[in-house]
Amino acid sequence: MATTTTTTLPRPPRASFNASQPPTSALPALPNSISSRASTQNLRKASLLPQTPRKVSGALQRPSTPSVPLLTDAKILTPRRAVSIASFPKPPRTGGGRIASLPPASSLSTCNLTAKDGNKPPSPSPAGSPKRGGVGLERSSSSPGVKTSKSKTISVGSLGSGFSGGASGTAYLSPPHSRSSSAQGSYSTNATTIDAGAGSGDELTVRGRTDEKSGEREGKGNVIVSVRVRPDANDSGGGGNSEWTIDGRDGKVGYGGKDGGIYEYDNVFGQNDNNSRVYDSCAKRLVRRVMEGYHGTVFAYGMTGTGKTFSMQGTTSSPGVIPLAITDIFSFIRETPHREFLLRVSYLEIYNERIHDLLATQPGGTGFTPLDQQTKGEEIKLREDAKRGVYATPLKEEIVQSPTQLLRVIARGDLARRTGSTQFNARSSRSHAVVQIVVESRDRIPGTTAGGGSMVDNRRAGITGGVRVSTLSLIDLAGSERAAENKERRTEGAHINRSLLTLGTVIARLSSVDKEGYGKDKDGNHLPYRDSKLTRLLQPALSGGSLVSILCTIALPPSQVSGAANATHIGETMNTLKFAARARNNIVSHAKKADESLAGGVDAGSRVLLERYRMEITELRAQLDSQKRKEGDDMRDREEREEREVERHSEQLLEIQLARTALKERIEHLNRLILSSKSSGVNSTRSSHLSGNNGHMSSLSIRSSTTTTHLARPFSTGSSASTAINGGSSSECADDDSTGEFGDGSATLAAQVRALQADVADKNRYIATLEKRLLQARRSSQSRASIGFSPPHKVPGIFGGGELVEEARVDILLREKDEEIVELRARLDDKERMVSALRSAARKRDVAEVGRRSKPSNDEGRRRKASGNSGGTAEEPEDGTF
Ligand SMILES: Nc1ncnc2c1ncn2[C@@H]1O[C@H](COP(=O)(O)OP(=O)(O)OP(=O)(O)O)[C@@H](O)[C@H]1O
Repeated sequence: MATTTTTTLPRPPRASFNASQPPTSALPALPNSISSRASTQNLRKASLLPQTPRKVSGALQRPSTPSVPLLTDAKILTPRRAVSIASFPKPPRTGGGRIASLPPASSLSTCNLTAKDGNKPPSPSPAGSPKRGGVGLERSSSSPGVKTSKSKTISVGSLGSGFSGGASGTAYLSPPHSRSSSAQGSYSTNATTIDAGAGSGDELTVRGRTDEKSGEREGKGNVIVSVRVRPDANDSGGGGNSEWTIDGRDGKVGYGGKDGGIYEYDNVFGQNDNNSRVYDSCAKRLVRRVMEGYHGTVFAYGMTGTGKTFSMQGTTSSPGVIPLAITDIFSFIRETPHREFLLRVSYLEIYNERIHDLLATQPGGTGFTPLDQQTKGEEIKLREDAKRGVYATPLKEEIVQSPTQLLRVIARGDLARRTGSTQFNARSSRSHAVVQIVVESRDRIPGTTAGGGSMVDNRRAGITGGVRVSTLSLIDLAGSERAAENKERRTEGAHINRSLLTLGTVIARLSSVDKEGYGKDKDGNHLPYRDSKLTRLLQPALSGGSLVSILCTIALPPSQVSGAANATHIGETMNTLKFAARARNNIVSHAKKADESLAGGVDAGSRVLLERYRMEITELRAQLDSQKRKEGDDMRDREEREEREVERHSEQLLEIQLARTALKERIEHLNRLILSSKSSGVNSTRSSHLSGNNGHMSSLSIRSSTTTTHLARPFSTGSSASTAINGGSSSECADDDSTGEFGDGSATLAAQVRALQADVADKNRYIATLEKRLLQARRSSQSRASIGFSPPHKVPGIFGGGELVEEARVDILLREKDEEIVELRARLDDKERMVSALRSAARKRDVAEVGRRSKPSNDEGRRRKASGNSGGTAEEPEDGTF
C-alpha cells in the first residue's frame, strides 16, 4: 500500500495550518488518491515529513477475486444522503430516510454479498412485525466478541434488495428493546443492535432500526456512529475488491467474504467525501449543542493508518473536525449576542497508560521531535467528583478568545504528541489524544454592558440566571495494530490495543445497563471503566451524560495484498465495523443541558471561571472608579487652591497699585511744594498744611496727571508759567522781578534764585529716580507673587510671607519718602529763609538808597566841595556789609 501520510496532520504541516484564517466557507473536495499522493511527494520533497517510506507487506496481495463494483464505486458513493446528524438531537424526520438525490436503489444490487449459508436475503417484514425491521442480522448474545449469526441473519445476496428497504421500513428487524433517551429534546440511539455472543467474538446480529410508522430510522439522536472508508492510494479508481460494498446512500457497509455481514450506520463516507462533509454530518450539530449547554464527545476509532488523524485534524486545504468545530464555536458566539462566553482548552494524551499534558510541555523546536527525544511533563491523574465527573488533574487549561488562538494552542499540543512509524503509517499517533474545550456561558443582564453586575449582585437584585458549563471533547484515538517489529512499537501497541479492547468491552456491555445503573451491567457487575485510562476518561460520555459522535475509519485491504496480511487486514476492518455497530446500538445518551450554576460567584474554588472573572472585573472597575473619584477630588482641591491664590494675587496687585498711586501722589505733592517754594517764596503755611495732611493728599492724588505736567512746566519755561499757576501771589512775583532789576543786590539775588532753581531741578531728578525705583519695586513684587503662586500647595506660606514682606517694603519705602520729604522741606525752609534774608537785605538797601536821595543839597554841596578839592572822586558806602 502506498504511503500517503502527508495529508494526515503530520505535526509540522499541521502547524502550518492557516490558523490566522480559520475556514469559514465550504471546503475544497478531498484530493483523490493521485493528487493526495502528489501532494505527499511535494511535502516530502520539502522535508516537512519524515522520509520513512512505507513498506508494503509482501503478504498483502491483491486478492484474486474478480473485480466487483466496489465500495469505491462512484455510482454508489457519490450521491450520499445529506441528512444524518443534522437532526441532532432530533426532531425526527417524517419523510423518507434518504435524500432524493441518491441513485436508484437498483444500483446497489450490483453488489452481491452472500452469507456463507447461501440463504437468500430476507423478504421485507410483514406489517405488524417488530417496530424496526431487519435484514436478518440479529442480536445473539452479549459478549465483547462479535459473531456472525449462522442463522439466516446475513442473507444479503443482494444489497439492493436488502438495504434499499430503508424507505419502506421493512428491511430490518427491530431490536428486542428500544433504548430511548430521556434527554430534553434528545433521542436514543437504538441503532444497529449488536449482541456479541459471550466469548465467541464472531457472532453478530445486527438489527435494523427502521421505524415502520414513521418510515425512518432512529439513531439521529444523541449518539451518532459513522464509518469512513479511506481511499486506497494505489487504486486507480477501477475498483478491485468485489467482497466489499460501501453504500453511502443508505449508510451501509457490507463484506461478502467469510464471516462477513452488512452493517448499518448513521453515516458512511466513501473516498469522495471530504473532511468538510464528514464534519457537517458527524459533528456540526453536536458542536452547536455543546454551545447551548450539552456535553459532547467526538472520537475517531480505527486501525492504524486508516485516517483518524486525517479526519480529526485535517490538512491546510482540508481542515478536519477540530478546526471546523473551532470555527463553528466562534460563529455561534458571534451569533449569540445575548449570552457571554468564556472558553478554556486543555489537551492531553494517554501514552502507555500514562496521561501527559500536551500544553504543559515545550516541544523541542518547531518541527517533528523524535519520540525518544520528547520530554514529557508531569503525570496526570484521573479524579472523579459528583460535579465534574471524571477529570484529569493537574491539567493546564488555557483561556482562548479567538479561533486563531485556539488553533495555535492545539497546534502546540500536536507538536508535543507522540508519534512514530508503524507498518501502516509513517507518522502514526502512538497515543490517544484528547482536546477538551470547556464552554462557560451565561445570559447577559439586560441593560448592562458585557461587564454587567456580578452574579452575586444579580442575585441580590433578584436577577436569576447563572453560568452554564459544558464540555466538548475531541478525541483522536491511537490506531489498533496487530503486529509490530519494533519493540517500542510493540509496547505501545500492547497498551493501545488493551485500552481499545477495554473500550470495546465497555461498549458491548453497555447494552445490558439500565438507565439508572450507569456503572453496572444487568448482572450487577461493574463495567470495566477503570481497566484503562481511556475508558475511565470516557466514562461520563459512555454512561449517557454526553452527546456522542463516533467516527470509525477503515481502509479496505489493498487489492495487491493477499494471504495472511490480507486476512489480518480484513479481520481488523471487521473488528472496527463491529465496534461501530455495537457502539451505535448500545450507547445510550441521557444528555441534558447543564444546569446554570448560581454558586460559582461565591465559591472561591469554583470552576466557573466566567463568573470569577466577571467578579474580578467588577472589583477592578470599582477600584478604578474610586481611584478616579479620588483623583477628581484632588484635582478639585488643587483648582480651588489655585483660584484662591489667583484671587489673593490680584488683591495684592491692587494693593501694590494703590501704594504706587499713593507714592505718586506724594511725589506730585512734593513737586507742588517745590513749585510753591520757588514761585511763591515762603509759603510754609500752605505747604505744611498739604504735607501734614495725608488724607488731603490722597484726595489730591485723584487729580489728573495733566496737573502734574503743568506743575512741572515752570521749571523749564521760566516764571511766566509760574505766575499763571500762582496767580494769587502777584505781589510776591513783583518782588522777585523788582529784585532782579536792581544793581548789585538784585544781581546777587538773581544768582541765588538760579541756584535754587537748579536745586529744584535736582529734586525733580531725584523724584524721577524715586518713581523708577517704585516701578522696579512693583515688578519684583509681581514676580515674587508669581513664584509663590505657581506651586502654592508645594511651598506653603511663601505667598502669604511674600505679601507681608511686600507690605513691609512698601511701608519702609513710604517712610523713606516721608523722611526725604521732611528733609526736602527742611532744605526748602532753609532756602526760603535765605531768600527772605536776601529780600530783607535788599529792602534795607532800598531804604538806604531812598534816604540818600532825600538829602541831595547836602550831598551835592559835599560832592561839589569834594570834587573841587579832589577832582570829583565819590566814595561808595560800604555795600553789602549787612
Ligand atoms: N480520507 C482520506 N483521504 C486522503 N488521504 C487520507 C484519508 N484518510 C487518511 N489519509 C491518509 O492516510 C494516511 C494515514 O492517515 P492517518 O495518519 O490519519 O491515520 P490514523 O488512523 O490517524 O493512523 P494512526 O492510528 O497510526 O495514527 C495519511 O497520510 C493521510 O493523509
